[in-house]
This record gives sequence, structure tokens and C-alpha cells, in this order.
Amino acid sequence: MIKLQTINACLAPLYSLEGMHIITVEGIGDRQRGLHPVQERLAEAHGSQCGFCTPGFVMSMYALLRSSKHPPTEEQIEDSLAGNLCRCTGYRPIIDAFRVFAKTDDSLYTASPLENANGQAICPSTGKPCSCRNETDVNANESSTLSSVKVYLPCSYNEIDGNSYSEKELIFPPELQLRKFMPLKLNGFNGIRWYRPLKLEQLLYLRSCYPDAKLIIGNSEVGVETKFKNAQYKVMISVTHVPELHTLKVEEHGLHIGSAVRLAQLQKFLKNVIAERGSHETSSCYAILRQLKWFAGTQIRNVASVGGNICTASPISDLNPLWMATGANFQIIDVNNNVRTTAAKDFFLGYRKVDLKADEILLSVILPWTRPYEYVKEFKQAHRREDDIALVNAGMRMHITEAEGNWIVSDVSIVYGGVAAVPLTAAKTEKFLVGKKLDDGLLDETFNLLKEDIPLAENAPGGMVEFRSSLTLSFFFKFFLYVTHEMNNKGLWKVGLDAANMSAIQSYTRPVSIGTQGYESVGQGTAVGQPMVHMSAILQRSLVRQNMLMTHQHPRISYMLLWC
Ligand SMILES: NC(=O)c1ccc[n+]([C@@H]2O[C@H](COP(=O)([O-])OP(=O)(O)OC[C@H]3O[C@@H](n4cnc5c(N)ncnc54)[C@H](O)[C@@H]3O)[C@@H](O)[C@H]2O)c1
Ligand SMILES: O=c1[nH]c(=O)c2nc[nH]c2[nH]1
Repeated sequence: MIKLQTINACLAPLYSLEGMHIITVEGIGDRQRGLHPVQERLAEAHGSQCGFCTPGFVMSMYALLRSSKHPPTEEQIEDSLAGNLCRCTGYRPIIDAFRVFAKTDDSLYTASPLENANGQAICPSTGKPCSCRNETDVNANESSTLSSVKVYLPCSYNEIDGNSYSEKELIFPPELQLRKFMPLKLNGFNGIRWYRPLKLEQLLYLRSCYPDAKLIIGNSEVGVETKFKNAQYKVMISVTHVPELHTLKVEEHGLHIGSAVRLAQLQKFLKNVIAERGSHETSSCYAILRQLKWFAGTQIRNVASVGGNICTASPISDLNPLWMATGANFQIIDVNNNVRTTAAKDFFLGYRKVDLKADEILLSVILPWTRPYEYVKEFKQAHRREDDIALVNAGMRMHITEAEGNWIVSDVSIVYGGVAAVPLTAAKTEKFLVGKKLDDGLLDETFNLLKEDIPLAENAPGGMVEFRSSLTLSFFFKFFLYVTHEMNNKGLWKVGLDAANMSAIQSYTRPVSIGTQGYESVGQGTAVGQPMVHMSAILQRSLVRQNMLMTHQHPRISYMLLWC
């Protein structure tokens, strides 16, 4: 199977691309050979200004189209563009440009405006009364006024006028397809050595020879360390091709997740598991899947690995509090092939310090199934929802069981990230809650204990202490509402919940972005005042401006790399 995906070139060492097919933005089309329809659309729809981010947007869209069997939905298009930041044009024309590739019902744009009982127009985006549609209509009727609002009829990829685009789509080169992967030993500048073992046995041997060597998977952390923090590693061992670290298995007691599994792969796997298993078993899977949605952008999730995130032991890791709260275990292997298991909650020892000796590596994560009436929830608050690191995050789990006719808390785990050098367990709070029937009478005492468990000193790194402290309480309050609501729904509890608070437990969903721009155009001559495609847009669509790659990898783990 050939896999095609976007990655960031700035975080992809050349050594790591051996055996892959790299497609760059120039590769898919340029002025001489003709532009690719994706490139063409972006210029036509005024989707580029300075052009710095343009190749990234083009390649993200291209990768999505090439890896989708069916036309993507608008949501998929927006998701695939996350991780590309534009500071000039704004996202409206970019998204509008690509909307034509979507399988969508265009009613939001074409249907007559929605109205409320008073005949007031309703904004299709917010669902609230607004005047934007009226303005659009006015603009449309005035001959002296041009509006950028166009009705985009859905059309398939092939219906786009590719103009002079004459090339067939790039294929995975047959010579790479026939080629067998070999273990690699590459020598670079300044005595750098790059190893790529193909078996666990070879990896353990290399580890025994070079206990100080840096293990690398996605390089999304190590790449930042070497580029921006002056870290230097002489010997690097890439573990991307060691099959034993890529396990993804459903087992009797839970999931077995290899440490080299990429986060995008994990997302896909969890979705399948959730679809196939009972919901009571997959509460942890759901929580991890929901957290992954807000973990960086597509290009990072395509490379960043489960083990890379765990072993980086970042205080703001989005997943580590969840591994701890869900009761996950980590399997660790040493150079003599001895495997030991440790609980995730005991693994993080200090600031970026984990329970791994020089002769050990992380092999896999064992994530247990949840039991009936066991609930897991993830939390993350950042400055902005997408592509940002957490101010505070958390993982919480609660198991409710029946004892002498009462449904009480039999087991609870509350873990916060972003509040200390390591994820912190609210131990006193957990102890207090066990054996209790959860109701709002417990909340005051619980909040007081949480403040003791998760103290944030006035000068705590990260600042915003009062806000972050209040987040620790509000996350628990949301969790209380969530568990209570679930138990009420099952008819096992009858705890009165204030309706005004219930929005706190609704999952956040955002409709696809739509926007309109109305402006007056006072034509002067043939060009001034007209919304014309600027000349440099054509160059920007196909120039190397931003580092982004798309890789094609072949068998076992093959990619297609897009590079712009
Ligand atoms: N650059 C970004 O925009 C961005 C965004 C989100 C996340 N991240 C980072 O991505 C990381 C995810 O992983 P990655 O695959 O890119 O990491 P990586 O390849 O950069 O490795 C990260 C660290 O984990 C160690 N490591 C990896 N696998 C190991 C194993 N099996 N046993 C022992 N040590 C191991 C490495 O030696 C290294 O110290 C997260 O930690 C996070 O910090 C980066
Ligand atoms: O767990 C993480 N989540 C993130 O969003 C992130 N960004 C950088 N490093 C990160 N780690």
C-alpha cells in the first residue's frame, strides 16, 4: 500500500526521506508546464497575498485530493488546511478557492436566506439574526458595486478547468516500488551518523553500542531542539522502520499501541475501534481521539509519534495526562531484550525526565478498555483552539459502581498538565471522592482539595496564575456535569442539574467557515478598482516559499511527500 501525506520539510531531515517519493509544489505544476487545478483555483479566488504560505495550502489540498477516494467534504478540507497559517489574505478566499473540490450541498450559499419568525435574516454561520445576507443582496443588485460573493457550484476535481495542465498526476516511481528497504548507516557533516535499523534486534544492538544516541521518529521535537535550541546529536537512530514499534492491536484487555505509531495513524485506528466496540469499553479511546483533534496540525500529526510525545515528557503534553488518567501502562525494553511494564502515572519523574535508563527504550503503550459506568474525559484550554499548546489540560476518569443499593464513586483519576514540571495527580481529591455518591453537595469541598492538590504559585512559570487555577476547577466541574448527566440519562441517578450549565458538556463543534466580503468598486480605467488576479499569484502558487513536504512511502510504511 502506498501512503501519501503532507509533512513539514523544515522538520524532515534528508536522511529520513530515503526510499520515499517527494512531491514539491513545483512538481505538481508551474508556469511552463501549466498549473495544477489546485494552484489555479487559489490564484483565481484571490487566495494569495504575500505568497509565503501559499505553497503549503496548495500542497495540503493536493494531498487531500490525491489521498481521498471520494471528493472530500468541506469539513475535511478545513481540517487538512489546519497547520497552515496565513497572515495576509485571510482564510476566507483560501477556503472559498478550495470549496469547489468539496462534495457538499451548496444550499448555504445558494438557498434563499434563512429567516426567523419575524422575517429577520438568520446568519447561516452563527444561526443568529444578522444583516449580512441583505447586504449581499443589495450589492448584487447594484451595477456599480461588485461583491466577491459568488455561488460556488460543487464540481468534481476533473471538472476544474486545468487550463494548460497537461501532465498526468505524479505516480509513485516503479523503481522505488521494486526496491527493498535496507538498514541505513549514513555519515553526515561534522561527524553526524544516522542509522536506520529494520528490526528490533538491530535497534537494540545499536542502542547497546551508542547509549547516548538520539532516537528519532517524527523529529518534530528533536528537529526543534537542533534548529532552535542549539542541541547537537552526533549519533541518531531512526526507528521509523522497526515493525515491532508499529504494532496496533486490539487485545482482550485493551489496545496495544507501538511507540513509533504516528498520531494520525492512531486517530484512524481509534475511530475504527470505537466504531467496532461497545461504547462502554471505548470511553478512553474517545477521550484520546477528541484530544488528538486539537493536537497540532495535520503535517505534525502525520509524523509525530506516540512514543515521541511520551518521551519528550513536555509539561504541556496533551496526551500524557490522559495516559495517566486512563490507567495505561508502558512497556519498556532493554538492550538485552528484557521487557518491563510500568504504569504511565509512575513514568514522569521530573522536568523532561522519564523512567528510562540509557539502555532502555519505550516499546509500547497498553491502553485498557473502560468498564460499564466508567467515564473518561479530556480537557484542554489554550489561547486559541487550533494549533496551540495548552495553558492547562487534563485527563479524568471515574468509575461508578453499585454498593448496597447506592451508585458510588469506586475509582477516580484526575490528572492535570500545564501546571507543573510533570503532569500532576490530584491525589487528595481522588481519595476524598472514592466511596461517595457524586452530587453538587460535594463540589465545595472538592474544589478546596483541588486547590491544595494543584497549587500554582504566584510566580509559576507560564503566568496567568489565577486564570489557570480557575481552569483546574472548571475542568472538574465539567467532568462532574458530564458523569452526572450520563448516570441521569441511564436512569441510575436523579441528580438535578442546572440547565444553564449544560452547555458545558456539549462537545465543541464548529460549522464549516463561511464568509462574505462586500465592497464598493469604483472602476477607473480597465484595472483600478477591479478584483483582478494579481500577477505574482501565479508565481506564489508554485514557488518554494514554505517548507512543506508530501511523501509517498512504499510497502510497509511508504509515504508520498509533498514539498513546497
Ligand atoms: N513542532 C511542532 O509543531 C510540534 C507540535 C506538536 C507536537 N510536537 C512534538 O512532537 C513530539 C512527538 O514525537 P516525534 O515522533 O516527532 O518525536 P521525536 O522524533 O522528535 O522524538 C522526541 C523524543 O522522544 C524520544 N523517543 C522517541 N521514541 C522513543 C522511544 N521509543 N523510546 C525512547 N525515547 C524515544 C526521542 O529520542 C526524543 O528525545 C511531541 O513530543 C511534541 O513535543 C511538535
Ligand atoms: O502534546 C502536545 N500538544 C501540542 O499541541 C504541542 N505542540 C507542541 N508540542 C506539543 N505537545
